[in-house]
Amino acid sequence: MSDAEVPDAPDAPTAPVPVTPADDEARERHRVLAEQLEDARWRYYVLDSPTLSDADFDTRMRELEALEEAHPELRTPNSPTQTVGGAVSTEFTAVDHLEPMMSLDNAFSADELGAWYARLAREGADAPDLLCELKVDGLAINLLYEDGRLVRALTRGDGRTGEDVTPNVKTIDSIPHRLTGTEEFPVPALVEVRGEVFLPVEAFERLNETMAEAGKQVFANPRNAAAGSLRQKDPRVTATRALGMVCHGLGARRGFEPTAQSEAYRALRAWGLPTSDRAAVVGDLAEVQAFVERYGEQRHSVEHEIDGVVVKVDDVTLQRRLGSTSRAPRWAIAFKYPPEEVNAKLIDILVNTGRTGRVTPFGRMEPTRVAGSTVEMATLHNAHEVQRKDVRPGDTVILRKAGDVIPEIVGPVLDLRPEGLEPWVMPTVCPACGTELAQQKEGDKDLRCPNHEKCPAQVRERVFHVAGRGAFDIEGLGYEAAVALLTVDGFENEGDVFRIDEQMLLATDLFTRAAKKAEREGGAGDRVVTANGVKLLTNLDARKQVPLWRVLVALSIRHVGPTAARALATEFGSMEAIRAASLEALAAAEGVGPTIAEAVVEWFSVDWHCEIVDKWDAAGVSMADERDESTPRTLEGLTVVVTGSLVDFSRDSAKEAILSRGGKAAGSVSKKTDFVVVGDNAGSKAEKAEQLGLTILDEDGFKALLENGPPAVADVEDAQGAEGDAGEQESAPQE
Ligand SMILES: NC(=O)c1ccc[n+]([C@@H]2O[C@H](COP(=O)([O-])OP(=O)(O)OC[C@H]3O[C@@H](n4cnc5c(N)ncnc54)[C@H](O)[C@@H]3O)[C@@H](O)[C@H]2O)c1
Ligand SMILES: [Zn+2]
Repeated sequence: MSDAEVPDAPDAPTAPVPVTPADDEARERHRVLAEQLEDARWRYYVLDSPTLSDADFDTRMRELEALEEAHPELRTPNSPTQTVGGAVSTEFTAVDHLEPMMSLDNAFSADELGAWYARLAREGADAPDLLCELKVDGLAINLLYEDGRLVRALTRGDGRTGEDVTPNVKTIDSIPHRLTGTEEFPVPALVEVRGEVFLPVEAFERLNETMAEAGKQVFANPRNAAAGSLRQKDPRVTATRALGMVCHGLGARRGFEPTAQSEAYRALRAWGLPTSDRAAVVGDLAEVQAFVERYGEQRHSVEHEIDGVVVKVDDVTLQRRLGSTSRAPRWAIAFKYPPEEVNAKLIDILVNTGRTGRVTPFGRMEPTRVAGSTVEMATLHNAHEVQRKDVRPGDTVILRKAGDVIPEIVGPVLDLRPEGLEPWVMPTVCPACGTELAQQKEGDKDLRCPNHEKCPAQVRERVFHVAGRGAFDIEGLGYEAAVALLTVDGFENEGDVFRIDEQMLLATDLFTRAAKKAEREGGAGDRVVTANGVKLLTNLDARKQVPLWRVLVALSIRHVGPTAARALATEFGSMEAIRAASLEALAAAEGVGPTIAEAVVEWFSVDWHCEIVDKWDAAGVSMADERDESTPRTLEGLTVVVTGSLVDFSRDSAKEAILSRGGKAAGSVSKKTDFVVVGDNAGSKAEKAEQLGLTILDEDGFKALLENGPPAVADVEDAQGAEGDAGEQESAPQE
C-alpha cells in the first residue's frame, strides 16, 4: 500500500504512555510482530488456513499497538496496525472498490467500550442513537448494484482492492441478482452494499462430515469454511455450500441518501437484500451493555457464529463528522466476546470407557482459558479422529469450547510441533477392566469394551444413568453416590438401585456420619445415615411408580431413548408385553422400526439384563402403564392418518387420542388406511388419500370419529363411497 494516506493522529489513550525513542530491542520486537501478523493475515485471508488462533492474533496486534503508542516513529503507514486485511490472491482478478472497505476497532471489555463512548462525546457526538448488531464471523463482501442489477461482487482484500468473486456470489440463494424497488425506497442508480458471507453452523458441521468421509482436510471453523467455500475457482463448488449473507453497511451510492444506518437497512430489506432482524437502535451505553450481555448468553442460538457485537453511531451525518482512520471508522466499534478457540498445550491423551462400553480418547492439557472458563480436558471422540487429526501428546492444539458443548480438540498446530513427536497409539485394552477392546460391528469407528456386565466403568455409568433426568430421575443419586454404592457388598449393578436400604448406606462413607451421643444411647451404632441418605431412601421409594417409558430408558438398551421408549410403552403397555413381543411385532409398532426392534430383542436375550428387570420388579417398580378404561375403544382395529395442522390437537395429542381409543396412528397413507384427517396446510398425504379414494375427514369429523367411532362419520363415507372405491377399503386387511 505505497500510496496510503498519512495515518491520523492516534486517539487519546486511557492511560497516557510515556513516549520515548525506540531502542534496538523495541525495533526488533516490532519487526518480529509485524512479520508474524502479516504472515498470519496471509494464511487467514488468502489461504483460508490460519496457524494462529484469533486470540493469539489479537494479543500480538495489541502488543504491536502498545509498542507504537510508546514509540510513535514505529507507526509507519504500512504497519499491520494501519492496514486492512490481507492481499489479493492471484487466483482472482483484482478490482478496486468504489469506496474503501474498512476494518473495525475492537473493545475487549466494558471499560474499553466505555472509553470509546466517552471519546464520541469529546468529538461532538454526545449520547447519540446507537445501532447494535451481531458481529457475524464470516468474510466481508462488497456487492455493486447498478440500476438494481448485481454487476460485481468483491472480497475486502486490502480494503482498496478486492478479489472478483461475482460468479461465486451469484450462487448464494439470499443474494438477489436484481433489486426490487418500492414507493418508499426506489432502486438507486448505484449502490455498494457491504455485508458478511457466512456458513450456518449446521451446514458447517455437515460439510465437515462430508469432507472427512471423502478423506479431505476438514475446516477448522465456520469462518474458514465460508471463506474457503466462497473463494473457489469453480463457482459450482460454491453453489453446493449453503452460504448465507447478512448486510451490514454501504459504500458508494448514487440516488440514495439515508439519514440513518437503520434506515438504510430498511431500504436494503425493501430491495430484497438479507438484513438481520436482531439489529436494534438503543439510546445509551447501558442498553448497549444489555445487548452485549444478551447475545453473550444466546451466542449459540444464532444460526451462524458470532464473535462479538458491533456498535455504530446510527446517524449518518454524525458518522461523517466523526470520520475514519486509515483502517477503521471512528463511529463504530466491535465488542469481542471471549474467544471460543485458543491454542493449548496437550500434555497427554487418555481414554475413558462410557456407559455402552464405548472407549473415548480425550486430551489432558495445561489449564487453558477458553470461552470464559478454564479447561484441562477435551474430547477427541474416537481413535479414528485422533488419527485423522494427527494429534500427538506434546502438540500445541486448537482447543474449542462453544457454549454448553463439551470442550473439543479441533486439531494440532503443525507449525508449532516439536521435533520427534511420536504419533499416539490407541490402547488395545479397556483402561477400567483390562478386557481387549473390539469393534461392535465391522467398520465401526468406535472401539468398545465388550465386558458390559462387569466392567466397573460401564456399570458405574449405567447406575448413574438410571437416576438421570430422562430415566427414573432420582434426586440424590448422582455420580458420587453411584461410585460410593458400588463399593458396597451386594450392590452389583443398576439392578440393585431399588434395593438400596439403610444397611447399604451404612456401608458407605458418603451417606454416614458419626452418631451423636443421644443417638448412640438410643440404640443406634457408632455411625448413622446422613440426612441426604434418608432423603435418598424416600426418593427411591417415590420413584418406583413412574411411567413405563422411563423404566425402559433406564435399561440402557441401544437406540432406546425417550422417543423410542414412549413408542414402545404406548404400543405395548407393559414390560411383559415388550419382553414377549416378536421381532416382527416390535418392528411393526408405530415409531419403533427394525433397528430398535432388533436392539430390544437382543437386549432381552441376555440373562443378566433380564435379572435387572426382575430385581426392579421384585422391589416394587411399576412395570406397566395403567390404561384409562374410561376412554371408549371406538377405533379398535382402525388405521387413521392425521396430516396438516389441527386447531385443538397437536401432532402428539392427535396420535395419543387415536392410540388411547384402540386405533393405529399411521404416518403414511396407503390402501390400508381407514381414515385420513386433513388439517390446514396438508401436503402430499392429502392428495394421495384422494387418489386412493380414502375417507377424508376434517377436524370436526375427526372429533366425531373419536367420540362415536365409524358410524358417526358414515355420511361422509357414503358420499365418498359413491365416487371412490369403498369396497376396497372394507376388504383391506387390518394389521
Ligand atoms: N487467526 C489468524 O491468524 C488471523 C489473521 C488475521 C485476522 N484474524 C482475525 O480477524 C480479525 C481482524 O480482522 P478484520 O480486520 O476483518 O477485523 P474484525 O473481524 O475484527 O472486524 C471487521 C470486520 O467485521 C465484519 N463484520 C461482521 N459483522 C459486522 C457488522 N454487523 N457490522 C460491521 N462489520 C461486521 C466486517 O467484515 C468487517 O470487515 C482479528 O481480530 C482476528 O480475529 C485472525
Ligand atoms: Zn472395560
